[in-house]
Amino acid sequence: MPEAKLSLRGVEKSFGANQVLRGIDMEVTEGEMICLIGASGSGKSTLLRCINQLEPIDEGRVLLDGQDISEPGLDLGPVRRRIGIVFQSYNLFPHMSALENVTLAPRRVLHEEATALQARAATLFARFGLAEHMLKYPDQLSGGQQQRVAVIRALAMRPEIMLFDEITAALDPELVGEVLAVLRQLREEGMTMLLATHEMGFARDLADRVCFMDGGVIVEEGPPEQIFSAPQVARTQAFLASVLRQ
Ligand SMILES: Nc1ncnc2c1ncn2[C@@H]1O[C@H](COP(=O)(O)OP(=O)(O)OP(=O)(O)O)[C@@H](O)[C@H]1O
Repeated sequence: MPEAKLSLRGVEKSFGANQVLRGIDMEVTEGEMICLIGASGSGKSTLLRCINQLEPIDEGRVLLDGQDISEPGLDLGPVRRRIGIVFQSYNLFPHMSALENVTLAPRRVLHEEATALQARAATLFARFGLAEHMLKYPDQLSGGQQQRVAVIRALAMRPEIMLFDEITAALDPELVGEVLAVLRQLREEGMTMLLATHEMGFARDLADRVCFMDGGVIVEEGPPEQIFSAPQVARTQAFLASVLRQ
């Protein structure tokens, strides 16, 4: 078995009296795409935020290439560069072009030389079908295009792992496909990814593994064909039925 890229060991997290994560164990291998599914409030977003240390955990450990990145007092800058995250709301700076949004952090944080950085960013825009929109401002772009720029902005930091938190949830249905296509492309390129998603078709078709969360624990975990089809997985089936009814 190859050593896990990312390991979660007994991760617990509470907000006040509300215990949101109740002992999460997970191993993520390099190049794997894992979909987290579960009802609203089951803890998917919190889990992603605990992985890249946007939230400190209360108990357990998060290991990246075997290093404990949840250790109190650790410099989190390098950790957050290695683990990118994209949220439902794209949060692009409105007064900057798409290109400027993408190059801001690498310029400031990685101190990359301007010409080389622009060229690298242009390659990213081209790779994800946005070459002709690079100089536009966010309000000149559709929601799907803005979300793809947000993904490119995260990729520009050269992360080793990408976390996606319901990144299609705010989009009009006709724009969801173009964002999912970006995820599909990243998977083909071998990016290690964890996605919280309600896109069941996408999870079924593309995930290497699906983790079904309920009440702050992973109650079912396995390849999508097992999670989505086994009639004996009653909790998952009940959840899927409720999602499909919505
Ligand atoms: N910063 C916070 N402060 C207090 N409570 C929080 C905070 N973030 C999350 N919670 C609580 O943690 C619980 C789990 O929320 P979380 O967003 O992780 O669930 P989720 O499964 O991602 O749901 P959704 O699908 O709606 O995004 C909820 O009860 C929520 O109110």
